[in-house]
Amino acid sequence: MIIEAKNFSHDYNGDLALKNINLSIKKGEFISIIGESGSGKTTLLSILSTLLKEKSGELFFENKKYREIKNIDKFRKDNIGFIFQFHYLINYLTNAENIKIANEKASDKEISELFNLLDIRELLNKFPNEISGGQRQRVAIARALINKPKVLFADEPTGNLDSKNSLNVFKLFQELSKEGITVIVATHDKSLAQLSNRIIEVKDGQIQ
Ligand SMILES: Nc1ncnc2c1ncn2[C@@H]1O[C@H](COP(=O)(O)OP(=O)(O)OP(=O)(O)O)[C@@H](O)[C@H]1O
Repeated sequence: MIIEAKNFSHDYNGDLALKNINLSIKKGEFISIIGESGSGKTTLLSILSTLLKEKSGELFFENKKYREIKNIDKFRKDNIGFIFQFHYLINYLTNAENIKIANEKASDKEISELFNLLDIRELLNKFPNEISGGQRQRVAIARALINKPKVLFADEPTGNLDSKNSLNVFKLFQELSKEGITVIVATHDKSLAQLSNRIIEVKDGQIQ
């Protein structure tokens, strides 16, 4: 297992947001987390990805307790990629430069190979505000992949995209998981979720 969660819960100022979550995630799995607004998807993703600390219970990343990770920034940089609904690209840097700031050691060759893989090679030297929303999200995915993460977390990555681009992003996730990257996506879209290996439904802070 790459991630194991044992009976963890989380509250915000006493209001329970997640209750007794047990979860085992295999390396290379592509998982969709679905549920209504406010059900706890973002909280679940944030805790699994170490952005938020659980209030009780225990989580393990490759059998190591989250609580025992000493340098959390290094841990994230070495293991985890993030994609959000908004791309957070910097408009006054080219797309290639946006990737460089995520990994200053990345060579031009590595960056162009990654853009080839994502089928956006013609976008390398363009600026984020010169390309479409779907293309921007692909550049954001490139930025998340440049550090070769073991797990890619995406929170509503297709929330701003039309159906064609949304489908393309999910197909890309399928390809990444086939290459051994674990992909965990929160989405409102039940039909896109069908493209993953496993759907986890969250309701009122509990896994159904
Ligand atoms: N920072 C916060 N402070 C207080 N309460 C919060 C905070 N973040 C989330 N909550 C509450 O925790 C619960 C779960 O929220 P969460 O954002 O995880 O749900 P979600 O399923 O991702 O919702 P959405 O689909 O609308 O993004 C909700 O009741 C929400 O109001």
